[in-house]
Amino acid sequence: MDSIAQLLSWAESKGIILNGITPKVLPGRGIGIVSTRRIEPNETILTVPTHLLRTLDNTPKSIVAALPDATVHAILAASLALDLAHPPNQDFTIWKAVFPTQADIATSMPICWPPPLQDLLPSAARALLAKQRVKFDRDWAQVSAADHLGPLCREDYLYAWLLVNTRTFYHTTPRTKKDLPRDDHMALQPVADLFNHSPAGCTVSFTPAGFTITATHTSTTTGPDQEVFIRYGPHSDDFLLAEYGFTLPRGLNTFDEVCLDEYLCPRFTPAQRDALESRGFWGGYMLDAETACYRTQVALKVSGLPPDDWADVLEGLRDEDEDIELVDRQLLKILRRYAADIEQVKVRVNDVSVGDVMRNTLRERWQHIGEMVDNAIARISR
Ligand SMILES: C[S@@+](CC[C@H](N)C(=O)[O-])C[C@H]1O[C@@H](n2cnc3c(N)ncnc32)[C@H](O)[C@@H]1O
Repeated sequence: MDSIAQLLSWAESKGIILNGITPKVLPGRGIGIVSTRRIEPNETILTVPTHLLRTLDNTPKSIVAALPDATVHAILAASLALDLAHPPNQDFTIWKAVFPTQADIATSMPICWPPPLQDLLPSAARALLAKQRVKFDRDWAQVSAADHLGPLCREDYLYAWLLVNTRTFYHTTPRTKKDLPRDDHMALQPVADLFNHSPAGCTVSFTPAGFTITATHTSTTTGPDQEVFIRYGPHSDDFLLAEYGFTLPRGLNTFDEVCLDEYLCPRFTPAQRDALESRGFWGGYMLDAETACYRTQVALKVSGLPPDDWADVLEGLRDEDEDIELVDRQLLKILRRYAADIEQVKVRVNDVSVGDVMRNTLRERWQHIGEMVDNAIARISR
């Protein structure tokens, strides 16, 4: 029996209910879930009972005790890494057989990429990666210093840590909801962890009995063998790349946006920066497929108007429509510089000596950013 067939027969024996769906190997996307028939809106297509979740509550006490100040992410990863090294039972062996390999994870996740390629990530992805690295380093420092945990090397721990990063679901119990910070509300679960992401995907919910995945109007299928997705969240492609190691094909990510901070922030005088910061308008200047966000428009007015006038913008004393042309002129300047830089970055990405998969992922991200910027330039210049 192959690993998917084994998982299915195990799932059935444990009370997991797959309704109109089955896992399948999908080229370029690992394993995903496809329909076995037409799926209608509001159908519950998967049920996973709570006793099959891996949570803080059912992590072996010895591991939790060895990591007293660690995050749930750190603890689940330690427990997973130890089990991967020495599978404790047949249930785990069946589940682990459908995980992406260590090599798959190392290729897809930017935290594992060589630094010259990481340096060429878009600024938003680079910022997320920097935070992720801080979290991982803190977790690894605790795990590697813990007594009585068993031998673990950094590479194996990173693999388990990234499996947790990419495969956990938001989950709480009355106790964890009360006692733990939001970032610690996580659980691993078999089968559900095989759903790939789409912004229009099915919804995920849980009760004390377990998790259910329900089709929405946008995640139905018209027949068998169509991929069925869940929605991980309202994420941009930079977020998906840094946190999950993939980006969506052109035009599919309705939540995609690009960050303009690198181009806008250096334009402000210290007085403007202070004023923007004190009113909560510093940084986070985003462009999506439709428009530049409100923060960007405020910032562009501040950078382009004389002092008395920009102060009025921040006080809310200036007519919103008065500076539309100025905003467009300023934005156009920034976007043209960005577009020229993107062409250069694409050349540099081509020149880094890495495997094709990593390079293509990053090249495609820059291609999509370039298209978003070019479309905005065309829209404004019309
Ligand atoms: C929860 S797992 C989903 C199952 C996964 N494909 C597997 O083989 O185990 C999340 C991972 O799946 C991949 N993934 C999810 N959605 C994707 C998509 N729309 N396109 C490509 N890869 C995707 C990414 O590697 C991500 O880190």
